[in-house]
Amino acid sequence: MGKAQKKTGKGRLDKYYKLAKEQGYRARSAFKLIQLNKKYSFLESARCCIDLCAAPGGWLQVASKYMPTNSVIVGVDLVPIRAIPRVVTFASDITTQQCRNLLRNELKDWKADVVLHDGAPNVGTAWVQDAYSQSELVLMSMKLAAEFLIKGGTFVTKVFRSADYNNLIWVFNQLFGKVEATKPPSSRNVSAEIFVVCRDFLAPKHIDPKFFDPRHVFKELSMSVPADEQSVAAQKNAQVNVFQPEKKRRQRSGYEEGDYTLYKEAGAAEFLRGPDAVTFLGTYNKITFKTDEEKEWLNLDITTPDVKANCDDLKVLGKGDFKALLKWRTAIREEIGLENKSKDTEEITETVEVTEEVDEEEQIQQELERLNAEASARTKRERRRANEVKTRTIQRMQLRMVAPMDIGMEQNDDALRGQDDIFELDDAEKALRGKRSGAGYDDDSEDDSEEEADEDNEVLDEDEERERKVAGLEAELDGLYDAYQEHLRERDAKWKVKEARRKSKAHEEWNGIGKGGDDAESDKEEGGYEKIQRKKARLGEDSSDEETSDEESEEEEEEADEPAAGKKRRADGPAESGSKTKKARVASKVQEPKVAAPLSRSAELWFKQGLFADVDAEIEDDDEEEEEEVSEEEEEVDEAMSGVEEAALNDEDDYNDFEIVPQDASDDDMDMWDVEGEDEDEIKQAKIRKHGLTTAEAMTLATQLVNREKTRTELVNSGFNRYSLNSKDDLPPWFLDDEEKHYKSNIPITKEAVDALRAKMRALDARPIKKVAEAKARKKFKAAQRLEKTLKKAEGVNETTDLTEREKAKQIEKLLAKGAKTKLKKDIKVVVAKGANRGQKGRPTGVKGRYVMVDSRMKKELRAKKRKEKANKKRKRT
Ligand SMILES: C[S@@+](CC[C@H](N)C(=O)[O-])C[C@H]1O[C@@H](n2cnc3c(N)ncnc32)[C@H](O)[C@@H]1O
Repeated sequence: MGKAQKKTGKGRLDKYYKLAKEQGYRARSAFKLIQLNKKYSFLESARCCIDLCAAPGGWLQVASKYMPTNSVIVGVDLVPIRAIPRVVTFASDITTQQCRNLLRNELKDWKADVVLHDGAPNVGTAWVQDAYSQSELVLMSMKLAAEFLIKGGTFVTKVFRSADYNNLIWVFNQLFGKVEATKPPSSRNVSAEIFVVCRDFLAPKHIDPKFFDPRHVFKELSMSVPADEQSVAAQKNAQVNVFQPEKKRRQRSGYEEGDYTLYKEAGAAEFLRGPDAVTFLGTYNKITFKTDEEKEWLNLDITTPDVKANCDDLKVLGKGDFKALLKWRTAIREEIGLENKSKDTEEITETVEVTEEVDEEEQIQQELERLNAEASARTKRERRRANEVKTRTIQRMQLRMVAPMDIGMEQNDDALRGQDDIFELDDAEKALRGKRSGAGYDDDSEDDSEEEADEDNEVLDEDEERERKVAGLEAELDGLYDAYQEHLRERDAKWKVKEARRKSKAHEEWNGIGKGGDDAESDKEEGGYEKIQRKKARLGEDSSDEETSDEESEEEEEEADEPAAGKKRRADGPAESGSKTKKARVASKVQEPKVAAPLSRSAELWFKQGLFADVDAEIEDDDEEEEEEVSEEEEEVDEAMSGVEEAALNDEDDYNDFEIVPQDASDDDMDMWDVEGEDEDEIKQAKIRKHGLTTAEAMTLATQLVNREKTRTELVNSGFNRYSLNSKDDLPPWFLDDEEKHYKSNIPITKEAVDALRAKMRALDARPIKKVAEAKARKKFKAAQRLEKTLKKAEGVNETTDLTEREKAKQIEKLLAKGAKTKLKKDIKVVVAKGANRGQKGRPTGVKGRYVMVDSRMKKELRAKKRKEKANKKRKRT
């Protein structure tokens, strides 16, 4: 069936149809006027407009919308027009005197600035439209325009491209200053209509009535193309219609003389018997089956429903459909022996016919080949582009340009190694679906049931395999996501500080060398890559590190086996971890004996036990010969560890002792409940008590509460919204993380709340900072001290008996003046060691008092020193 165009009833429902519906226009043609007006802007300045042939009123709606508010708009049509605000309408034939009188009555002395004409004869009764009648209608509308238009006015009319077209344009040119023909985008390409915008009406005092006489106009100015030329052009056009139906052609050469119909039907007999099938298909709209013979063909098996549908509307067919119709034609011709008959009687005609057929086939074949070549070129181009993108991505990742690319890197690594990459997840699923549907299809056949069963088993195996693969990939993805999150957090300074605090806390509350704890710690320390490698190893995918994976899988088995695993494992803790990592531990001790992390109190207690003391002592004694004696130490450590293991296994009390490692009970409790988010509310309350409200949302809510705009219950109730009761079960962590950021209700904020918050911030800004306040207080304190001292001295002077009152007063005055005086800092003069001062030893000439010599080198060195100090401080903090 035709795919080139959408077949929907009479009007192919295009975007303008939908737009018209959306915007409330009565006809899609409204957009033609909108587009014409956009190009020529005649409506905005018009005060009076006449729309001839205006039903159902699309153009009137546009005129009403674009013209000034108090302008006059009159619409005429054969059929009544539903009322439109600000528009006067009446039903009349525009070719009659009555219409002229009605217009005159309506407008009185007014002249129209714009006359519009979108008339089409017989519209609504049949598809067949007579171009000649259209031209006549145009001429009549122009006659009315000439009578009612103001000088300089605009006349817009629709004409069909036909032999009369040039004659009409000639007439327009006699009456208007500017005449332009245009086809707005909303006018369908298949339509022969064209719009002529005639501007700057000349308003001649006397117009020759011959200008409006159709017989005269179309006869005298006829410039028809020779008939044979026209038919050749039409034939060419028709053939192109079939070979390239997707290309829309305009009837540039107009229509054949005497053939103005746009819609053409022909019987199937003409198609089958005619010499030029291709031209036929490109010319007609429909193949009919009216005669008895044709009806018989319709009932033949080879006339499939597709063929029938194709015959119904040839204008919407694609190349494939035309090809099918040509094949059907050949088949029917063979069926009814038409080709043989012609061979017998008209050999020459047949020869021509066959050559033509071959040519048609060849042309179609060539066309198909061309399309195939184009398609493969396109695919190649796309593949190349995809490769380029991939390469670029890898480069970016290598340059560490984007953080999330770390994830992609792994995927690409796999891809580069030729292994399955992440994108196969999708493919795998697709393949799975494909297989399933394939299996379903096979089920239908009854003969090969055994084979099917085998196939099903195979499919099932493959399914399992794929599911495992998909699960593996998902696990890997999860690991990658965790690693990515870790990476992001590590880059976050705040997180670092938090993490450092948490770690120091964790050291203090160490609970022995538990296996789980060990793992958790190593999880934190290792990067994403190690994590993935381990996961891979667990999934048995990584063959590179067999030993590790074997070891770990053994451990996992052990974990799974033991029923009293929990208890035992804790008891085994130190021994197990010792046996697992003893070599590594000894090695690390050998390599970095002095940089071991400081132990927490409880850890110290544990390691103070005799057996560790022995081991440590030995290790310390042999400090210099460590590297050579690693194996010996290993043995000793092994022994010590096995001792611990035995002791822990055999002696339940020991196990209990181990459990009750001295811990501060209150601390323990607190930590146990200090889960993230658990006491969030309290923290928030404390923060609010300390700093007050700091967000506009909170401030808004508080103001609402205070002003009694909202009750407490209302506030609580509004907390239960669609964001609050979402089930988070079985949702992947990345999704939840994302939801946390974006899936929350927006609490409205008020201007007043924002202003209040700003005022608060300003007040905070205005407050002196702590250091300044301290300095001021220091200054005050020192002044008070000085005053006290001076007063004491003054008292002493007062009590002296050998001085006269006058002398006493003088001395006290002096003391007070001295006490009130603040010590001025002595000025240190900075002397730059350049020019005459370069290389100067001793005091530079002309400088009195304290001085300091500086030079550019010193400046740089000082700066470098400060920089270093700053960096060191930072490093220490982290
Ligand atoms: C394509 S429609 C016009 C659509 C209109 N511009 C709109 O946007 O709604 C053509 C109209 O011309 C009208 N018509 C055809 N011959 C006419 C005549 N002699 N006098 C008046 N109207 C005529 C038809 O009744 C038809 O409604």
